[in-house]
Amino acid sequence: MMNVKTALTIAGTDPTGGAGIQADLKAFQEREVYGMSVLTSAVAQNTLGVQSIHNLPTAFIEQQLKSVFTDIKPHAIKTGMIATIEMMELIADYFEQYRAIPYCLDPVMVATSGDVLMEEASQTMIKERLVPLATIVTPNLSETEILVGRKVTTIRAMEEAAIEIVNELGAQTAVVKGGHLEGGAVDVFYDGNQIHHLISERFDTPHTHGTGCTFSAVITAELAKGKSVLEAVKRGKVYITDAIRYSLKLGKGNGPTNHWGYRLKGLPNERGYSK
Ligand SMILES: Nc1ncnc2c1ncn2[C@@H]1O[C@H](COP(=O)(O)OP(=O)(O)O)[C@@H](O)[C@H]1O
Ligand SMILES: Cc1ncc(COP(=O)(O)OP(=O)(O)O)c(N)n1
Repeated sequence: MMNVKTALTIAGTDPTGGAGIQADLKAFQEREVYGMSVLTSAVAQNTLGVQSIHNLPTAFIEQQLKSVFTDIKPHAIKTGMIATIEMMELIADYFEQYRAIPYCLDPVMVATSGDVLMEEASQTMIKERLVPLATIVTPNLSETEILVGRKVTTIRAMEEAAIEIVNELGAQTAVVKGGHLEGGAVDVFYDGNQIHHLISERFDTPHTHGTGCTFSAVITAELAKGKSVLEAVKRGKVYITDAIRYSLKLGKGNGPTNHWGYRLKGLPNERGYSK
């Protein structure tokens, strides 16, 4: 009997391969999980930022979901860029039928470049419809601020926000990512019971395009394998740390993470991947 685990990402694209569906599929592959993808928006973007966005018709997104779910049912699902309220409603309605499948919600709202990836009205919808369905929500600091409606600039505030996302907004667990905070790279995880800090050194590199997508995709892959949410997040942190440690100086702007970085662990960085 085949024991291959499968994961589905529902997200937008990055033709330069650093973020969105492309990053998710690379991470699934590296974690030995069969990757599938449903496209929400075709995004013309690169390491310099977003040039243009083409949202797919909701009916076509629904058709893609049907193609997947009637054929290869995923063991875990991740959502990234969901640009409009209509898309969000469709996806929430769909997920309500599949509550047993672990679901990682990366509430992508604004790219690090500052480009808006979601309609403002969708921000309320994500809280009301998708967060309560999520096994884990993985916001960065600015997404966390939108979810909880206040500034989040300290570890203590990250803890309070993670607790609120679980206890009040209804997610099963949350990991608030501290990639944009000063000091070490500290993420705060809460599971309704305990707070855990995931801590790594901070790399002084501009090449961090796609870090959030990569981190949540690894979490999704590990959930597909049946790992606990905390174990999945710990593995995601190890993977993303090495993906940034050896990140790639590609393009004219902020280069992408290195998905084979974890395989170089402990080796001298003789190819000069990062910086
Ligand atoms: N310069 C860095 N050095 C080490 N880890 C980082 C760095 N920047 C981000 N991270 C880590 O990458 C992951 C993604 O975080 P973040 O950059 O906050 O997300 P996003 O890409 O969604 O803005 C987190 O685990 C965070 O701690
Ligand atoms: C299509 C698409 N989805 C998500 C993002 C955001 O990527 P993220 O990993 O949060 O990191 P940055 O690229 O913003 O640094 C994106 N750019 N495109």
